[in-house]
Amino acid sequence: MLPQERIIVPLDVPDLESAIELTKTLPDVTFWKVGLELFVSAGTSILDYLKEQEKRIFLDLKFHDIPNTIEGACRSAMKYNVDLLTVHATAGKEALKAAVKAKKESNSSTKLVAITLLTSINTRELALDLKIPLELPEYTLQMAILAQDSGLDGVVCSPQEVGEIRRVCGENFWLVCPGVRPTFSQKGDQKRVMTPKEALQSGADYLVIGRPITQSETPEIAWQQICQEIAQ
Ligand SMILES: O=c1ccn([C@@H]2O[C@H](COP(=O)(O)O)[C@@H](O)[C@H]2O)c(=O)[nH]1
Repeated sequence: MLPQERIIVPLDVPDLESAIELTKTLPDVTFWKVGLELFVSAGTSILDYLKEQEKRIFLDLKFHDIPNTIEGACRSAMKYNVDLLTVHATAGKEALKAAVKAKKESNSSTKLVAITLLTSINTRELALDLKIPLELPEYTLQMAILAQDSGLDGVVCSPQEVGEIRRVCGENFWLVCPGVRPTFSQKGDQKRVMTPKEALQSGADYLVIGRPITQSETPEIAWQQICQEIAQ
């Protein structure tokens, strides 16, 4: 796989037209992420469009519900043959297993990945707001182990946790990392970040990089700069 094929760019835009325009601005992007903003607005039409363009799709709807609902939602999503699909690890073991059941029964090749802890949350918020009594790296590792024990294909985590999760969960566990910030860009609401090159060197399989590219005045140049950095 070429290094740039490890970059997933989120289509965090308000409507189908803007999404199509962005894909045309960045024709070399092979893997696009469809998240809540666009999916609520455009529905499955964006999935059909990306398939027609022979792009890979990360459907990042972050399901978090009771097992029966998660199973049905995963079954519906898998009809679109997306490459990656997210559920929250904190939905619990039964819900994660329900997602895996939906995958098996659909005979789907979609990779199911669990959110360990949103990359916008830091140590202080985990302890003081969410009242989680574990250290942040230990908590994210435990969420990854829960996902792996439940039969998921991998997790979404910050690049800062990749090394330890890789060591414990092994090579065949997909580690997908948002919270990636090239040196030229702002962190924004992301709290646990690394540069693209550091994230790959730590062992990430895929990097999700949005605003540093999509909010740039010159998205094509931002994309090329990141591709050059990780290719070196
Ligand atoms: O923990 C998570 C899970 C998902 N995301 C999503 O990734 C992108 C990141 O976009 P940037 O513009 O590069 O910050 C965004 O679509 C999030 O919904 C995440 O950031 N953290």
